[in-house]
Amino acid sequence: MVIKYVISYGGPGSGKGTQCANIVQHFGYTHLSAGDLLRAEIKSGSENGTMIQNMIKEGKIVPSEVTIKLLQRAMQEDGNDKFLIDGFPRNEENRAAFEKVTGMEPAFVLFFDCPEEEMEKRLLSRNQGREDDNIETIRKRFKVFLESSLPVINHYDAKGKVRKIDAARPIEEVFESVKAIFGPKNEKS
Ligand SMILES: Nc1ncnc2c1ncn2[C@@H]1O[C@H](COP(=O)(O)OP(=O)(O)OP(=O)(O)O)[C@@H](O)[C@H]1O
Ligand SMILES: Nc1ccn([C@H]2C[C@H](O)[C@@H](COP(=O)(O)O)O2)c(=O)n1
Ligand SMILES: [Mg+2]
Repeated sequence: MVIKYVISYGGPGSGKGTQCANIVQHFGYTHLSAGDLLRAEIKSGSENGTMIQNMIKEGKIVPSEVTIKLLQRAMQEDGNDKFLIDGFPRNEENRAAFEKVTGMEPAFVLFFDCPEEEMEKRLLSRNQGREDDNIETIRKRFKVFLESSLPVINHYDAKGKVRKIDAARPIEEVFESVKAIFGPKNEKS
């Protein structure tokens, strides 16, 4: 089976997860959020749980080998051939390690571009009980995004793979732009 994946990218609170839920409904992809997989690993009581929890609280990036194993396991267990990988790779090391281990590159990268003030407002009113949705950790996450995650976008941009979307608009308008990128022929019948 030939596996295809698309990356959903953007700063914390840019709306990646929200748009991924719509994409799953419309286009039949399996959504894999690296953050959700890491949070599930904490809850499962695994030996890495405490380390992951501490790193997330500090807004830091968990070592590649941990996140890649979780993504690979989720892909194998799912059996779909189309994946929407959300919030990964978070830095160049994540990216290089994933491509080396899997031998795969994304079909394209959706980049939800949103100003920090808007992302901060969204995160502070998200109310999902996330330990990292407090102003101190949010500021650290923004810094990590600028310093470590934007270079990943530059890498894929140089390969012509980035599809930039203005994510500061209402959810439905953002999704119209997403649909235009996937195209009508990829819609579920
Ligand atoms: N276009 C939008 N306009 C207003 N609010 C939005 C929009 N998109 C998402 N939201 C809201 O903003 C919050 C953050 O959205 P979401 O969880 O999708 O972001 P994310 O990019 O996945 O964030 P994180 O990186 O922290 O996981 C949620 O409460 C969501 O309902
Ligand atoms: N590739 C990744 C993805 C996420 N994390 C950690 C660090 C993030 O702040 C946290 C939450 O992720 P989100 O749900 O906001 O996408 O999870 C990581 O270390 N590596
Ligand atoms: Mg998310």
